[in-house]
Amino acid sequence: MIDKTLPLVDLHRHLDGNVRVNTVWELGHQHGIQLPANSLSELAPFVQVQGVESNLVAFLTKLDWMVGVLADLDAVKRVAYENIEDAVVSGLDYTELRFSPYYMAMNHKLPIEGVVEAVIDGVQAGLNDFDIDVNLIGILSRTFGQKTCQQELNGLLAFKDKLIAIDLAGDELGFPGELFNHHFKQARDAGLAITVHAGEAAGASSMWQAIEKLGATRIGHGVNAIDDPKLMNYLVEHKIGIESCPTSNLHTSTVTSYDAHPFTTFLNAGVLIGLNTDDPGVSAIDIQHEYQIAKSQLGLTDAQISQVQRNGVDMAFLSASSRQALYNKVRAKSLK
Ligand SMILES: O=c1[nH]cnc2c1ncn2[C@@H]1O[C@H](CO)[C@@H](O)[C@H]1O
Ligand SMILES: [Zn+2]
Repeated sequence: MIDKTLPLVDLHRHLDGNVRVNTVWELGHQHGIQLPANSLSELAPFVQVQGVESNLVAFLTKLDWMVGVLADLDAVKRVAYENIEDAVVSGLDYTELRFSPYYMAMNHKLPIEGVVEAVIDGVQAGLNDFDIDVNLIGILSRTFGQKTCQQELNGLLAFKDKLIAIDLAGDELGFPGELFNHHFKQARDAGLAITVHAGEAAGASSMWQAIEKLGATRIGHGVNAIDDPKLMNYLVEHKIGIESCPTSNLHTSTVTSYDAHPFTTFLNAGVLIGLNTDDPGVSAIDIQHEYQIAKSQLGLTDAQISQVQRNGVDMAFLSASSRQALYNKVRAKSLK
């Protein structure tokens, strides 16, 4: 069903939302951190969604243990390395991994810049061992407010040459985008692309804000654009990429069922929409699962699946030449 002649990409994938249960367990024991469970199977429900959560903020607590065991920079490096391995195992040709260095640093008071560097090092170690193309996106975790996000941004900008974009994630309802206009001006001035989580917990107006004030050229989730025909037209006209993550949307109760997900409405309207995992570790899914869901639950045809794969490549934060190289590499591999 997945078109092997086209690249398989995942552009919306939180590195710190993809820590293996086993790794939480091992790091917890290694560092003498009191875990909430006495076995791996008892630990799983603390880091993975069981059924669905009542809202976004409830869902986000599942990531807390994943970062709660990051007791030193080696632990950060390990998690980054394992993310590369997981991406390869799930069959990805290209992925953009995003991470929030403050969120990863805060429990054990690690230096923010040190966390950014450790993520970069862990990813590089993974790239030395595995064949995949990866870029990194730095996240500002809005949930911790303006001042902390400025510190987080400073840590990220110290390594701006190793990043392709800045994102805003966390509690969209409690911390609206307008609190962060100044942060995103700095990110744009540093030459970074912008993607923003919007239209997930809040409505279409949050997406307008992200596009017009924060400078987003891609939107994470964007589900609630469906209520605003003018915005839908704008997305099509300006080729704003929608990083859709259907299972995450179900798990955060952004949609009540796969049936209720507007994915095909976006696709049929001509929106540049792609398929992504969001927090594979929390949702206990991989990209293959999302494509299966797209076919069996969202009702995409094989031609639409191919279109979605192309959309992903076309909205990736890649130069024209790297984009073409990715298409060529996968095509050549498929013909072997
Ligand atoms: O689906 C999501 N919506 C909004 N924010 C998210 C989602 N998943 C994770 N994070 C947020 O991203 C940062 C870690 O990378 C954290 O701020 C986490 O709460
Ligand atoms: Zn996300």
